[in-house]
Amino acid sequence: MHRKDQICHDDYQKTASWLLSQTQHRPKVAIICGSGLGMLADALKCQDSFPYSDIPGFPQSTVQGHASRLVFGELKGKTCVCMQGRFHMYEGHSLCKTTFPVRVFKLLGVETLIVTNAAGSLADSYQVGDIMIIKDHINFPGLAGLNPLNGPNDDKFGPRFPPMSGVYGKDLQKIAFDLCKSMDVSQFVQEGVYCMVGGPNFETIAEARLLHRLGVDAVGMSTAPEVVVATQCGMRVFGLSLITNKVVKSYDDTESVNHEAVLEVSKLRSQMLQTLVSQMDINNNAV
Ligand SMILES: O=P(O)(O)O[C@@H]1C[C@H](O)[C@@H](CO)O1
Ligand code: HPA
Repeated sequence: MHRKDQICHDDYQKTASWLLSQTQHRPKVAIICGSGLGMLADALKCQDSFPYSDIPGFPQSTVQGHASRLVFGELKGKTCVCMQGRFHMYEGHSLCKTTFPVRVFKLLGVETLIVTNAAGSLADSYQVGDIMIIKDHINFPGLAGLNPLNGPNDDKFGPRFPPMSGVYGKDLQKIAFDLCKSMDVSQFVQEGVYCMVGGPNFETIAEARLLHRLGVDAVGMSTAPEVVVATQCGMRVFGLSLITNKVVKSYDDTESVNHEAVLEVSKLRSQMLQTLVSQMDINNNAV
């Protein structure tokens, strides 16, 4: 018996089968574009693209800076599918809905998920415009019981209790670091812990201080649920945060953050991110 908001295997399969009937591309890599980072999809060659509103069963994105298109294409010899726009819990979607595409990607044959996001930095050494290679995450909603894996487990997608240690593959992180060196952009590249909060409000100063004490390097409102679902079904995961603002941690600081500023920084840095993602040799497994 399924709850009303529950999604069953057939629902994912229907969407996957529809997509497979509409495109010749058979992607092995999926990319989720964060706020203002949709132009990552522009690097794909031989594109087939579908507005989310045309895809049976697909949720709709309501956030400015998320174009709501699924783009298939070739990237450096790899077949990819790219989400120009993701779904956030704060939009009112259930977590099953926010992560719906990830399971559809699994059914399409995707093996590697690349997640990107815009995030605010807590780490003192980070600068606006830096790119953080995600080495781990803290899933605050997950710790509080808001988890996309809640409900009856579908064993076809993976185990009831999936381990989450080492989810961000070290091999892919090393490939990215080496690439940044060769692109001569290492000075903008950090490695750190991403924390998901529920949003949609930005953090209070007390919350920012708490996150800082916990060892969070960057905070955002997405990504962790997608990574949990991808990991459960056996995908390799690589994640990048673009630091769009410094989170205010001092009562003397008069600065404050807003979504427009986040999108502005995303625009400035999206080219570097696009080059990094498009040049990554995902198939190189050497550590
Ligand atoms: O989709 P992401 O995580 O990149 O979006 C971030 C978090 C909020 O949705 C928004 C705040 O500006 O950007
Ligand atoms: N906090 C939470 N989410 C964000 C931020 C932030 O400062 N910047 C971009 N997304």
